[in-house]
Amino acid sequence: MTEIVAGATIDSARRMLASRLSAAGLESPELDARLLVGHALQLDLTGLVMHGQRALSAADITWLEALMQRRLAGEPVARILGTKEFWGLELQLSADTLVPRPDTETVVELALEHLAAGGDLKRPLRIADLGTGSGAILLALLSELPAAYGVGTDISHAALQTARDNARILGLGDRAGFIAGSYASALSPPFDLIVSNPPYIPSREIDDLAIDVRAYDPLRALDGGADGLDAYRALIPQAAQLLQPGGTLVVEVGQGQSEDVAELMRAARLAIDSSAIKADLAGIPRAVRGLKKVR
Ligand SMILES: C[S@@+](CC[C@H](N)C(=O)[O-])C[C@H]1O[C@@H](n2cnc3c(N)ncnc32)[C@H](O)[C@@H]1O
Repeated sequence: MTEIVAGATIDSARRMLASRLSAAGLESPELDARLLVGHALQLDLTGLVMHGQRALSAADITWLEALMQRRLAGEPVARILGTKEFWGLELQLSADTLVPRPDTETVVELALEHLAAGGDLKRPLRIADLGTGSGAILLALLSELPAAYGVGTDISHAALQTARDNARILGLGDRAGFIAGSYASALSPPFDLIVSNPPYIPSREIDDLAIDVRAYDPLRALDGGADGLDAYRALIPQAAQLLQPGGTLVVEVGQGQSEDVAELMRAARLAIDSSAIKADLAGIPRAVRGLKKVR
């Protein structure tokens, strides 16, 4: 396989890396190559375009080849970079946080649609994010809701530290708190909005996941127990207690889980209305919303 040769320019190195990634069957070779070259040379997209004809130094080439070997071994680009963009926010990652997925933006959208319909976007809302990981969902919501306050929970202290760092770096630290505990067990009512993307992969399917998930995302962010629904059974009744009347719970679900999760919400006396289930960009039902009725 062609290695980057001495005298290669930024443009030619990008093309070479993309063709190697493509030959290895990776999904988005051009994007990956751009991100890896940009990371190695500390250049954003504009910088890469402006300096495309710059020759790489021997040190650049050694560094790029090392990053390339990690990618070819299955390590996700986000893990190599240590960051991932979510809802337009750049989030720091650690070994203890899931890499936030674009599908999870469906949860943010479904929550914001509900708040917008009620004219609540500017209200001083109280939000909780159960299993916050990098803080992705909570921080995305706080970035859209200027008067809201939020708390993220997780059982991983290391993930909570990353979420705290992200809140501070994004200038949202004054409106975000992070608490260790199992889902909502450490929280006190009332909340206007509770969100969660809990672990939902059935245990027996973990070994069959793609290597970039199985080997790099933390197991406790993935494993949802025998049928994948353990976390929902725990957190939905908790959330139903903590929401104030008129409040909303929005959760992410795995493929094929939306009806089961809607049923768990109904059992906790949360209402499922006609727009309660929202599909992701691939058309898969991805987020489910339950409303606490006003008595
Ligand atoms: C699928 S990840 C989601 C992370 C983040 N919310 C996101 O969407 O990128 C699930 C998160 O739940 C956390 N978790 C697992 N079990 C938990 C529990 N019993 N209580 C609170 N958090 C838990 C994991 O540590 C992980 O951070």
